[in-house]
Amino acid sequence: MSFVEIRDIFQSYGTRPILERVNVTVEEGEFISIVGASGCGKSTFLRLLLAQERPTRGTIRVAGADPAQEPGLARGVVFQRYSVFPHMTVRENIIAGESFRTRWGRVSGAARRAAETRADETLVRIGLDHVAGNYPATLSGGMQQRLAIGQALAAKPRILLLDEPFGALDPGTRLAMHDFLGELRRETGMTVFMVTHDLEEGFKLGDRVLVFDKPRWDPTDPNAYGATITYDFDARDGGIPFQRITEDTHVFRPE
Ligand SMILES: Nc1ncnc2c1ncn2[C@@H]1O[C@H](COP(=O)(O)OP(=O)(O)OP(=O)(O)O)[C@@H](O)[C@H]1O
Repeated sequence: MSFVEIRDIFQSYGTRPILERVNVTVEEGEFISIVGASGCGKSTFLRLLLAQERPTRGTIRVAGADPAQEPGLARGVVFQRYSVFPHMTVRENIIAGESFRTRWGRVSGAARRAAETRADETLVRIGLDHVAGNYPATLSGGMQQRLAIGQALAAKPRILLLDEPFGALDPGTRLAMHDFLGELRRETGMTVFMVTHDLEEGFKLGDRVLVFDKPRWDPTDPNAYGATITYDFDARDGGIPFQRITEDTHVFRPE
């Protein structure tokens, strides 16, 4: 049995189908990148994985358990969006991320101090140690994004759901966050689902790249059919042979 088993998922809003017949299984520790046209249902798929929404039809099982009725930290699922608390400092936000699993009240004494030390290490890694005592509202958009990612990762979830987490970051910060995510993934063995519009990023970070698209298309009614997974690429080794072919044909090598 696979760690995540997604069987015959259909999702409609009213009469409009968004996803149809989505079937995929994922092993624990895999990094799944998700790409596809705007509006084809990628975020909807993440919300279903989180159990924030129930599918119209079909089942999603994690670790063999019955389909979840609501988002649950006990199942180790953390969604990075909306997770920053505005009334807490940057450092407190990271500690809160870690204590989602244990409940705030139970983190005290030596455990609290250990959590503070780990939070400070995380802040260095995401480059926010110099603003540890600031409130999120005083940070730039990119810094708030990094805080949200740091907080989600601090909880060391079994499954991490990321919806375009690096889209707003400048190229340098983006590369640093790629490394950070890679390190944490190696340390924790967590399973990651990441929606991205950047194909290169998807192949760089992912073990697999799932492409969502509409297999059926009615030109008179573009909303008549939903999307499904049309490709499931093996992206290990950076998507080779795909990238190797591109490099061989496009890289100019002077004699
Ligand atoms: N709660 C909802 N009720 C009705 N329609 C919805 C709801 N949520 C999403 N939709 C519609 O479902 C479609 C898929 O939305 P979704 O956000 O999942 O797409 P996406 O692939 O993530 O898009 P993008 O790449 O632009 O973020 C969109 O047309 C959206 O308007």
